[in-house]
Amino acid sequence: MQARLLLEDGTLFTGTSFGAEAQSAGEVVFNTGITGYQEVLSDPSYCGQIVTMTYPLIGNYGITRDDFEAVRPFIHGFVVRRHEEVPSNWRAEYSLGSLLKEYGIPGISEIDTRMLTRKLRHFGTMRGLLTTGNERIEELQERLLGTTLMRDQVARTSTKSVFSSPGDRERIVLVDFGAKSGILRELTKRGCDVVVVPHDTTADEIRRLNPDGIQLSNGPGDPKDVPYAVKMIQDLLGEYPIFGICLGHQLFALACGADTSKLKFGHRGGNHPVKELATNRCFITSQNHGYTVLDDTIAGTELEVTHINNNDRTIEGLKHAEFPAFSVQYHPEAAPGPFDSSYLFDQFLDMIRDHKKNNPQQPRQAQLAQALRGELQYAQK
Ligand SMILES: NC(=O)CC[C@H](N)C(=O)O
Repeated sequence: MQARLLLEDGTLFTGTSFGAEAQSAGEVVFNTGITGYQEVLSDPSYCGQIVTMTYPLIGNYGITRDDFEAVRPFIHGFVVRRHEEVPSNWRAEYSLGSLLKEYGIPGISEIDTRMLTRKLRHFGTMRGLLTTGNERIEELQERLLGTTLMRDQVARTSTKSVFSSPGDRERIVLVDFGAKSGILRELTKRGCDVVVVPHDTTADEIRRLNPDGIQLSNGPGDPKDVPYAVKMIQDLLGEYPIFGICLGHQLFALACGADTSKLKFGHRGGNHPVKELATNRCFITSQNHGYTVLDDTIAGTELEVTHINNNDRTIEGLKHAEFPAFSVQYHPEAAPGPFDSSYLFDQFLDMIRDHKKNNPQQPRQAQLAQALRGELQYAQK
């Protein structure tokens, strides 16, 4: 079956359908990873986007649900040069095409993904419409012009209710803005008692959970679409150690008075070089973001830049000058790697231990903990 991808600049790609029979619109972005297509298509930060992989052979190791970054994919379309329908991998449960069909996501193969990527690099990311139907081109153009980019992706991808992943070490409240499961995995691996809360949880609700530290997750869309989260961070800054990842990093920056804006075509892939300014050391990082914290808005805030991108010099890491809080634009929980930056989770836990040592439990916190225990007993009766 034929599939077509129409871009905002009028370019029309005609290829072969390998996903669902559907029509879908979204921002077209490219990812340069050679492996990791399952993690890409299940990363909630791609919610509402049509993703093209620059590596030409995709689908060859199939789909293994254990590798997913979320319970379901949120992407709006998948674009590849060549899709391999018959996977060769003992872990594969089914093919990439079957997964897309299951979730109603269209896929297009057999198009020149190099040309598509060069266009996106040159003109910046664009809206696109992917269809397997045989609509007239004028109809597709009309439809594409009428589509607006989503603004509510965080609400769509975040957990709707609180859940916990028990552990016997530090209690971390993980604020889920569309979190990749890799973050939860890294925290539980270290024995943390993780409480995952929805994106719109207030500072007071978080205090009632009596956390030792707060992890701000990655997530889709523009950080300015979630102003309530900025307010929550401002309320908790200095009270608890905070570690922000990707969208969490951007929200932390906004909370401290810096600004963000959209990049021309973003950073998406598994090999972005990032320099740690304190050591002059380079880390290879996994990335997926379209927005960035603006360098010239850091002066006058209490933020310090800790990392920069070696390709385009944009900000990749921040820390607060006074309070125990830091963030990175990239993914220390990267899967399938690189694992260069997983030490950041250990750094967060060290920060929590130091904070606890220097701030023996506040009376209010102790009271809240008692209240919480009281509530739990009440619930058990
Ligand atoms: N992976 C993320 O958290 C992405 C952050 C934000 N949605 C961006 O595109 O910049």
